[in-house]
Formats: sequence, structure tokens, C-alpha cells
Amino acid sequence: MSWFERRTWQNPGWTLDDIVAAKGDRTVSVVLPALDEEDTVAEVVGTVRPLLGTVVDELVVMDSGSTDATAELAERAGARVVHREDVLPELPPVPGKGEVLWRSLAATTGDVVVFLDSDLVDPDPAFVPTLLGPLLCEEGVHLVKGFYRRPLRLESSGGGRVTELLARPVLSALRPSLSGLIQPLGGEYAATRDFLESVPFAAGYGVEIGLILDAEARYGLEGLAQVNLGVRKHRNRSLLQLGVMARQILGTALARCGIKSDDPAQLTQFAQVGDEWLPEVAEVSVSDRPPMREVRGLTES
Ligand SMILES: O=c1ccn([C@@H]2O[C@H](COP(=O)(O)OP(=O)(O)O)[C@@H](O)[C@H]2O)c(=O)[nH]1
Ligand SMILES: O=C(O)[C@@H](COP(=O)(O)O)O[C@H]1O[C@H](CO)[C@@H](O)[C@H](O)[C@H]1O
Repeated sequence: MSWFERRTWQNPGWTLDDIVAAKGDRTVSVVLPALDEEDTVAEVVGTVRPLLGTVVDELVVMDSGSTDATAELAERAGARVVHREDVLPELPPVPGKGEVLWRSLAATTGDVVVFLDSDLVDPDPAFVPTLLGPLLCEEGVHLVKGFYRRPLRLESSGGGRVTELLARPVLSALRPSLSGLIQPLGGEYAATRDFLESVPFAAGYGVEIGLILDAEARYGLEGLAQVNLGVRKHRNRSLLQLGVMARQILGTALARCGIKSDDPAQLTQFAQVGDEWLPEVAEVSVSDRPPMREVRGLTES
């Protein structure tokens, strides 16, 4: 039987009672990274809040420098809001999704951590218990990725553009053993704290590909699992924004595979101004934050 057959749940059936029973005395933190997500964060929080006290022990929205009403709406919906500058204050924050996921490790205590994006549209309350299933009910699992149909704007599929155009080809070239992951970049995943605190976090959008590469390097493929979450709709960014994201993902993938590349990277994109096409050069950081275990050791000494 292949890894795909052993570690893929196409029709997960864990009930909340199953999860609570399997959880035992282990604790679960749910973390939502949020940058200017006032339109959607409250609904995502609302799908997790009913699980507090049973499946979930803490629900945190990590504010990533929002300038809108994200923090206020998240708190009103029932989450504890942590501003990135308020955790590890001795380390000035850098921009990026991975930065706040990394800092969340210092702001939470759960033995298991579940990450959900805050820009989800119509999120399913089953996301969290389903992601926890393999971690709590199976042996040797340290990272569980969600997979789903991914609508793109008004189309019923077509989402996951960086996944299909960059992540899958890069994994095929550099780490084909991970080719069985259906959504390697998905923002809905769960992992053990032991794993998360032992590896670096790419501070930008490379965080997801960095974590799957590090999980396989540390535990082998058996340490990873994936669960069907049905459908995942979210705010879809522009192609140019995804170009910058893709460059961060590529930089992290190359680094984890021992291939050096510029940091920061220079990415030239083009915009039409009148009848001309002019270059716009962006400086793209591909840096990592060190394993939290090392940082804790430093800050607590
Ligand atoms: O600097 C950042 C960039 C993104 N995010 C959050 O990370 C999640 C995924 O980001 P985004 O939606 O930009 O990525 P996409 O899903 O479009 O690939 C969302 O909850 C964002 O609010 C964040 O907290 N800080
Ligand atoms: O999967 C993808 O290709 C990108 C873009 O998705 P869409 O084309 O906007 O549906 O979205 C993911 O990538 C990011 C980088 O890993 C993650 O941080 C996001 O959570 C995830 O949505």
C-alpha cells in the first residue's frame, strides 16, 4: 500500500466525540493569521468558537499589522487577538504570513496547533476536527494538510494557481516524494508543537512549502497525512501578487533543498503605462525565522 493510500482520508468520518476521546489530556490551539481581513475573519472565528472547551482549548487571531477592523471584529467574534509586536517584543516583527504563524507558537500553548486562513469564505466548521483526526487518532503523524476543491472567483474550480503552476512542478523536480500531496500550499493544516518548534519558519508565503519539506526531512513521508475538507473558497489575489508569492515559495523550496539563491530576491514585473510596458522591481524577502525552540532558550535564559 502506498503512502497516498495509507495517509489520505478521502471520506474522513471522525465525530466530535471521536476527537475528544482520542485527544485525552492533549491540548489544541487554533491560530488564524490575519492581515486586513475585516470582511471574513469573524465568520471564520465563528466556525471554531463552538468547539472551545471540548475539541479546542484556545482560539487566537494573530494580527499581522492590520489597518482595518480585523482585530476588533475578531475579538467580538470570540477570539483572543494577539498583535505580532506584542509577542516576543524584543524581536521587531518582519512582514509576512510565516512571521505571524511563527510568533503564534510563542503566544499559544497547545500540544497540537491548527492553522486556518482568515480570508475563507463559507468555511466549514468540520475543518478543525477533520484536520485533527490523523494527528490524534493515528500513530506517527506530525503534519496534516487539508485538501479540497478550490473555486476561483465565479468558477467552481481553478483555484490554487501557485500550487498548480509552481509548487507541484518544483516538488516534482526537487522532492518528487512529496508529489502525493494534493494541496501542498493549503493554508489549513495541523501539526504537533514538537515539530513546529523544532524547524525554521519562512517569514513570508514560503512558510507552507518550508514546513512540508522539513516535515518529510525530519519524519519521512509517514509523518505527513492529508484529509479531504470538501470545498475551500477564499479571497483570490491578483496574478502579480501571486508572482511575488511564488518567488518567496521558490526561494524557500530552493533553500530547503540546499540550493542557494538571493535573499532578498529581485523580482521584475511589468505594468502598462499608456502605450508602454514599464518594469517594476520588487525586493522579495525569502528569509527564515529560526526554530522557536532556539529562540525560547535564548529569551528565557
Ligand atoms: O503578511 C501577511 C500575509 C497574509 N496573511 C494572512 O495569511 C492568510 C493567507 O494569506 P493570503 O490570503 O494573502 O494568501 P492566499 O490564500 O491568497 O494564497 C490570510 O489569512 C492572510 O490574512 C498574514 O497574516 N500576513
Ligand atoms: O495555493 C495557491 O496556489 C495559493 C493561491 O490560491 P488561489 O489561486 O488564489 O486560489 O494559495 C495558497 O498559497 C499560500 C502560500 O503557500 C498559502 O499561504 C495560502 O494559505 C494558500 O491559500
